[in-house]
Formats: sequence, C-alpha cells, structure tokens
Amino acid sequence: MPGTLASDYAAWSKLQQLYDSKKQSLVLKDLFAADPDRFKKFSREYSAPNASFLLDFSKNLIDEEVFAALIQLVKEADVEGARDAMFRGEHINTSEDRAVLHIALRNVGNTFTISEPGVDEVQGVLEHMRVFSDSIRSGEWKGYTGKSINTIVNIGIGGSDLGPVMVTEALKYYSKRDLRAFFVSNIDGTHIAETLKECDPETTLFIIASKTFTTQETITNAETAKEWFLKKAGDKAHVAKHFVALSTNTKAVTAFGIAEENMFQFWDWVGGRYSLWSAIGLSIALVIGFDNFKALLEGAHEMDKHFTSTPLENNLPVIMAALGIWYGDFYGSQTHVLLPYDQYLHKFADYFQQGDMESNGKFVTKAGQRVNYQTGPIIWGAAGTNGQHSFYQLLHQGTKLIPADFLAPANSLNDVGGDKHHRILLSNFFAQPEALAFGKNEETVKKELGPNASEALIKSKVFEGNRPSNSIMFPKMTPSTLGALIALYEHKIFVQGMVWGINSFDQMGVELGKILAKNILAQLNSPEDVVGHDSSTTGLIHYYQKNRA
Ligand SMILES: O=P(O)(O)OC[C@H]1O[C@@](O)(CO)[C@@H](O)[C@@H]1O
Repeated sequence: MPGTLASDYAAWSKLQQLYDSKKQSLVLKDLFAADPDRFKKFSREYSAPNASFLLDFSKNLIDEEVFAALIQLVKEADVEGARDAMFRGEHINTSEDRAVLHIALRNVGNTFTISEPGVDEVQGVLEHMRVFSDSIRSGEWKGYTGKSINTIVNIGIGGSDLGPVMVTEALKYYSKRDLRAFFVSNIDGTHIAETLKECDPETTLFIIASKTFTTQETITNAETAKEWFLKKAGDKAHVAKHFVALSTNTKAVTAFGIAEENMFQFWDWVGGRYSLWSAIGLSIALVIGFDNFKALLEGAHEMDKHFTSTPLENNLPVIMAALGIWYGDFYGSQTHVLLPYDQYLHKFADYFQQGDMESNGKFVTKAGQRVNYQTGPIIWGAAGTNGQHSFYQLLHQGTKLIPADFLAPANSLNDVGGDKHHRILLSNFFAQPEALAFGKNEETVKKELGPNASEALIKSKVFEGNRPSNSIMFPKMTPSTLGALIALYEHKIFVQGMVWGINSFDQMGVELGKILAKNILAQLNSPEDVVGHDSSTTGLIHYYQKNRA
C-alpha cells in the first residue's frame, strides 16, 4: 500500500529474522561450494527482439530462503499494483498530483493504454524531432548566413543535461562525426565561456533544455548565449535559425524570444530525471540520428513489457531492487557502486546519481511518516578498468560493504588491435567480482609469502572477500540495449521507492538551497547587506567581499 512503512510488512520482519540468523553463514565461498547449480539458480537471461543480456546475481549474500522473502516483501508492498497504476497514468506522484509517464514516451505500438492529457501528443513531438534532426543532419537547415549547422550546444542542467550527455557518450559509436555536440550546464561562467570559444555563431544551434524554463542556471546561460550570438548576428530575427527550446512552459519559451514553432514540447508527467525519452532527447537524436533514437525508445519499451508481465521472481528490475534493499536495510550498506567495463558508459553512474538519489533520497513516506529504515543509497562509480586504479583498494580491503554492479559488452565496437584490448578488459570484468566474492585467506597468503613474512605483512595481504556484486553482460552496446539497461534501472528505482513507501517522483529537497541562494545573491554587494545568517555563512560572505577583485 503506497505510503506504508516498509518495516510494517510481515516479510520485513521475516527478513530481519533471516538476517539475524544467517548473517554468519551466508558466505559465498561456502554457498558456491555447497551448490553447483548456484549460478543457474541466481542468474536470468533477458531476451527481447531488440536487446538481450545476462543478469548474474549469484554472487550475492542470499540463499533461496532469503531470495523468497525478498520477493515476498515486494509482493506485500503491492509493487505490482503500484506499477500497473503508474502504467495506467494514475497520479502516483501524490505530492504534485501528477502522473508518472516516462513510459508513455516510448509506448511503441501503444502497448499500454494510458489516459492522461498530452499522451496523445507524443507521436507529434517525435515527428517534429525527426523532421528537425533530419534537416540539421542533412545540412538542409541553414543558419542566418546560409551555412549548415555543424555544432549544437545543449544548455540545460540535471535531467535536462545528464541524460543527453550519458546517452550521446554511450552511443558515440553511432554519432555523426561532423556534427559537434557540447553540453553546458553549470552556472559557473567558465562552462559557457569555454564552450563559446569552440563555436561559430553562423553554424551553431543552441538547444535550451528546461522542463520548467525557470531554472536559474539554464536561463542565465541561455541569455548569455543569446547575447553572444546577437553581438555577431545583429538582427533578433536570426535567433529563430539558431535557438530551439525543449520545455513544458510555452509562455516562458516565447517570452525568452524563441518562436513556438521552434519549441519541442513535453508534459508535467515527465519527470526531469526521466526525460531523455522526451523532447529533452533532441540532442541525442541530432547526434546519433532519429532512427537510433527510436531504437533507444524501443529497447526501453521492451524492458517496460518485461517489467509489467514477468512474475516477480524472474522480474529483473524487481530482483535488482530487492537485493539493494537487502544490503541497505539489513546489512547497513550506505552506497551502491556502478562499474561499467565499457568506456562508452563512463557517464552511466553520473546519470543514475540523479536518477536514483533524487528519486529515493527521501526520509518521509507518501503518508508523511518519517521512515525508521534506510531509503535511497548513495550511487557512485566509474568505468572499468579505471576504477581499479583509483578506489578498488577500498572495495577489496575497506571496512564498508559496497554492493557493486558490473556491466560489460561481450564484444567491443572498436576492434583496434584485434580483440586484444577487449580480452584484457573482460578478464578484469570477470576477475574483480571473483576477487570481491572469494578473496584470499591467510593460509594462502602465508604460503605465498613464505616463513619469514611478518604477521603484519600477512594480515595486510588478506582479502576477506564475501563482497557482493551483480554482473550484467550483453552482446554489444547498441541503442536498444542501452534503452533496456536504462529502463531496467529506472524500474529498479521505482520498485525500491514503492517498498519504502516514499514518493520517488518529486524533489522537494532541491528547493531550500535555491531559495537561500537567491536571498544571498541579493546581499553580495557589501558587508552591511549581509543580514540574517549564522556567523559561518556571514564570515564566508565577508571573506568573499574582502577578497573580490
Ligand atoms: O529541466 P529544468 O526544469 O530546468 O530542471 C532541471 C533540474 O532541476 C532539478 O533540480 C529540479 O529543480 C531537477 O529535478 C531537474 O532535472
């Protein structure tokens, strides 16, 4: 039931009891030794028309009894009911009285019947995106001096930036190499300044991406870009050839000076962190082409069908969500690390920092009760093998339990030097979870170091192991595969939020800082303006005022 405290479920008490009784005996080395079929039992192959992958979750601290209790928890929380309500378009974002319908943006073939104003306009916007991206990519669209566009600059932040950045990086292999794409997000003037140094106003298209079209960073950057452009182009009439907007706010877009016909609309039932499938994905369509953008949507749609039709024990988002709850709420882990062994996915963790932490970083349930358990984890990560030369020391021998997701393509898209590089990459992708799970015991270390080794040295080379991970392997990185993987994680986040009884789709927590910043902005001129703060904030502002050039 949405808003119920998760700790009230019978399955939660069962899991607590299982944790208390089993935590010493859930040792991966022993679990694998006792069951030759463990991999078979705890892995699932996903196979859809346009994407397939393997999820191996056998290196988790579970046995069949724990797994069953986790699935029972998801059942008791009526996640299936909440899921079906979401897909019907019910306003499950209760605090904002909104539907949550990123799935409607990719509802290929209208598989799902959804009743919500605006859903019937999705195809029209996609067609607008197709025509526009084709005209830019073909060179048909001309700038104010008659030249084609060879540079796009997406100006947006949060969900209006991270999705396009992650996807255009992940699918760079499919990109049009003579169309450069830049992404400006930070209000720090350096971001827009350094980008504009790369641009020619005659051949640059600015995409102002903002669901609300009120975000201070984005609108300020957009104004700066427009001033820069007009300094060269002169006539405001030329703005129409070089500025388009992606937003739900037509009034604000036209007030900025972008014609409505150059606006790509979306709707309030598209959450910012779930918006790459919408008009916010225009930069993606420009970079990889509309057909590949559509393949991305299709890949996600197939995962939507899996999520809505597969029994819980075989439902991949449910499995991943349940495992995360086991670690966060019973083992007390605080973070979850994403480790893609694929350089194209080097922004994957960055993207899901917002996706997961802005969704589930909540401490009250939908009913307004303060939770008495952990909710959203801290999401972090980096591409492998780079992370191995940065933070893996802590993963292997630190004092924290950090569940890990490893992801890798069986085949590289770049056969530089044959498959030598990829085989080295994959050997690490296979080895790291093995090392984390099984470690190296003291006896083995002693044998390796010989009789003269000090006790301290021996101890420092022990790997306790029993550190859990999931491994996801797919044939190769394609738009459909990426779409499926993103949707997999989106639905995992949904399942966890529903079990915790929180609203995963608002973001009240981002508002206070913004309001305080606006208040301080008005006080920065001189020390006597600085009023109403603690001594620290006051002292910091005074230091700035004293040292400002
Ligand atoms: O797209 P926009 O309305 O400019 O919002 C940008 C980002 O700002 C937020 O922090 C909300 O204020 C994110 O949720 C959102 O993705």
